[in-house]
Amino acid sequence: MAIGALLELLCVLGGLWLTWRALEWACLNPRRLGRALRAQGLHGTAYRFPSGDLAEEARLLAAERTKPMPLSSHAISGRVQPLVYNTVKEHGKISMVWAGPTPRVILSDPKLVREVLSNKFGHFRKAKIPANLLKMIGGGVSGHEGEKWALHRKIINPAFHLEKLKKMLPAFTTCTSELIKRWEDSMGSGKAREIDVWPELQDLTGDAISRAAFGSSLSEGRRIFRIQSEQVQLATHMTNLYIPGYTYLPTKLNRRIKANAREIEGLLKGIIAKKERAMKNGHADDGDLLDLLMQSNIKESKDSGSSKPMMTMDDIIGELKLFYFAGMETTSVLLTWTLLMLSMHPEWQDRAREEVLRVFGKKQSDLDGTHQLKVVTMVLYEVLRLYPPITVLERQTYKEMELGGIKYPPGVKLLLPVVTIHHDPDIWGKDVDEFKPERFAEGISKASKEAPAFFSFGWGPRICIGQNFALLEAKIALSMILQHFSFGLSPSYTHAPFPVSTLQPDHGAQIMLEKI
Ligand code: HEM
Repeated sequence: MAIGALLELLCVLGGLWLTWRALEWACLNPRRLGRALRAQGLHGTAYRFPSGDLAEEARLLAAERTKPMPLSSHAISGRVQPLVYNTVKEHGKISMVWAGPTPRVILSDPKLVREVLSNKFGHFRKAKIPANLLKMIGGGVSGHEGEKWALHRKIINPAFHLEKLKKMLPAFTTCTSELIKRWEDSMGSGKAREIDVWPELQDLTGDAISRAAFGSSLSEGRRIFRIQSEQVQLATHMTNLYIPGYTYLPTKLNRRIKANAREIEGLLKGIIAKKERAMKNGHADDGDLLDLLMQSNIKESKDSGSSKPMMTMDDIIGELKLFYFAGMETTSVLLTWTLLMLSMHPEWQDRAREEVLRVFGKKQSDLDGTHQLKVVTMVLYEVLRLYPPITVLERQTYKEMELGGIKYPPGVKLLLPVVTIHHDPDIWGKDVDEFKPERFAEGISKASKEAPAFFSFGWGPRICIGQNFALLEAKIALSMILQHFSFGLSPSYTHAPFPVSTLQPDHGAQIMLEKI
């Protein structure tokens, strides 16, 4: 009986899936789209039913994942973006692959990437994140388009201004002090110890964003972000199942996701209500991101003559969830790759430490001092170039438009492969795969031949809102670590960069730390 019901359910799901594919195919008509692009000289793979190149992409990635990589090699684009890498090699920098019935055009020419991301005439949109996923991880400003996006971005921007970030500095220094104390305690009386720094740095950036976002409501903030982190894992698990309509089934996974979402919303509503009461009673604080967001929201409403706040409670909740999702993992992998690179290149570790000690001595870092950190900044940019946390950006045409001499019909996905561009010798020179922070000595725009070609934080109006936040946090954490420890690669470290949601070290980041 139970098996019969299960088979019936599988048949229904199979039927739904086939209907969905047929509808998608009929609306997009992949052969027509492919013909239109090929007729204009664009080449690439042919459309394969039903998944396009997605299965091939997964197969290539899985094969690359098992290959050992030399410790000193930074030539990662073939490993991290194998489908793009092979297609560009065979068909050129502007070529075509498929996601199901949708053509994906690879643009690995920085000039075209800047043109797309600048989106001067509003021809491009971000790829749509499924609504259920948005609800879980919080789409916030990154999930909106047009006027709604512009309004949200205007309200959020002030919270990330440099002078506001000054107030968040104690969040960064406190969290890093706690991390350093933990590492020192774990060493006991010994001088050196192996530590997998990646989970440690995830805790650091998770805690830093909790403190910076919620300040006085830290304990609830930590609880929220802990659940949010579980949501991200559950969401990844759910998307990997590839079952249409899965979210509506009363499975254990779905029940857990819904219970988590309810708990987060309850906690957030409580904090927001408390802040609103404090603001009404004239006790407004402007120390944390949530305060700044709420004040900016009220100011925007006053300026536009509206009696109601421009962003609703749900909007604010969405933004806060997004800050965690967008800011925690990216900054932790940046710091992780930086410690690994400085372990592989001790001469740069020495130069960075000399600079930190010259600027701060053994004292705690401050905002003015971080502006003087030239070597540290060059190191961070070079790490972001070689190991960009976000390896690819995507846009979609939604009306016919011309780009680089080719007319794109609506519904074409554009792949902007950050890793491949960052490892292109035509753009960066023959030494492209070497760790050479000195290429950033005169800033980002002078680092490449074709300027600028650095897209780790995106480009144009939708450039990362949190880049100052992330760089400040990374500078403070790195300075304090350099003040207290010297470090090198542990023999148990395996060099295996792998793209999950961000570019991660597949087997951890084991380094030998030594107290100074
Ligand atoms: C090293 C750290 C980080 C990296 C590499 C990074 C990278 C990026 C990139 C590439 C984009 C553009 C995506 C696109 O155009 O499709 C982006 C957008 C965004 N980032 Fe970051 N990010 C980092 C840290 C942060 C932090 C700390 C926050 C917030 C606390 C944050 C919040 C956002 C938001 C809200 C957007 C969406 C902006 C919009 O759509 O207007 N990011 N980030």
